[in-house]
Amino acid sequence: MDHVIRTRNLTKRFGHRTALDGLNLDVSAGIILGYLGPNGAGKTTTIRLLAGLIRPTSGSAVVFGFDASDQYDALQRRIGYLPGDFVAYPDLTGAQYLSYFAHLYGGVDRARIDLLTKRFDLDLGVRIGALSRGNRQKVGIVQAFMHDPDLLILDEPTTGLDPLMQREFRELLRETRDAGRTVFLSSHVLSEVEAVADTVAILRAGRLVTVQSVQALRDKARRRLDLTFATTPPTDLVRAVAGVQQLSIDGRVAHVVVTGSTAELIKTVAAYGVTNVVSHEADLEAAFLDYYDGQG
Ligand SMILES: Nc1ncnc2c1ncn2[C@@H]1O[C@H](COP(=O)(O)OP(=O)(O)OP(=O)(O)O)[C@@H](O)[C@H]1O
Repeated sequence: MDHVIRTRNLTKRFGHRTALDGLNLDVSAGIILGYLGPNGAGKTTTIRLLAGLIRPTSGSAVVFGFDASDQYDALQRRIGYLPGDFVAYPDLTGAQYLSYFAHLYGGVDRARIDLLTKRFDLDLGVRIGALSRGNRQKVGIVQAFMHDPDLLILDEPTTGLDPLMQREFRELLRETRDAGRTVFLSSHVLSEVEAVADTVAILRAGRLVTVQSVQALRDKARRRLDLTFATTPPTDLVRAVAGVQQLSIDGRVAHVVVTGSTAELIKTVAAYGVTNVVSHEADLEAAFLDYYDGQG
């Protein structure tokens, strides 16, 4: 499989502080990877290493076969980068700022800039310093996407965007992925990436905790089922089913917490006169927080 990003023992220390500790991560082409972790986990450090802005203390980050820290020129046009703290030159208008970058990229399709600015309802005639935070962020988004790069590296991209614009942005990410591009997207909130990401990588205290498809995370998540029986619920039988974590009885209703598939439970109880089944959404957030807390 083609890997757009491949890091090996990628490590970054700032003085005595280890911001990133031996990261081994492969990202294949054509996916949206959600890079998740609490504050200070090392997400921005990883992103800056991938974008070639800082050098690793040890280990390597290879992007499209090029070393990210040494072969920046070969990568510049193929990467769209949006920093977490996007600050542009305040005295330039959006148009001036973007044309400066378009020049650096060696030319950009003007129509694509127009399309993006229209889509995000952005006025490029205004001085960047006079724009609201969300509108400034939009300038950063246009800058990252305008040269149609093969890889987008986005650090908390929806910061400051209102819900409508967040939705528009997610749509843009999906289209980008569907066009075969790769997206590396950092966030500290699962719900933000869950809707778009194919895979999530979870980082904690500089270390990679897990890489999983969103589907696998969902499959492993806890689910609550309320089973109504025609007579007294067969508690021992329910308890014995694989994946059943909790059981409480309320008259003829059994409240069950299951991890993974609920198929076996349903099959088991079907023969015992179940009259109603209510399934609650998988608690993805809880599964995710387990990884955050170090219990996953
Ligand atoms: N330039 C720097 N000098 C010293 N320490 C740094 C520097 N950059 C990052 N760190 C430290 O490295 C650790 C990881 O920081 P990083 O910004 O990568 O985390 P993060 O996951 O992006 O966090 P957040 O969600 O808060 O943005 C933190 O402890 C941070 O204080």
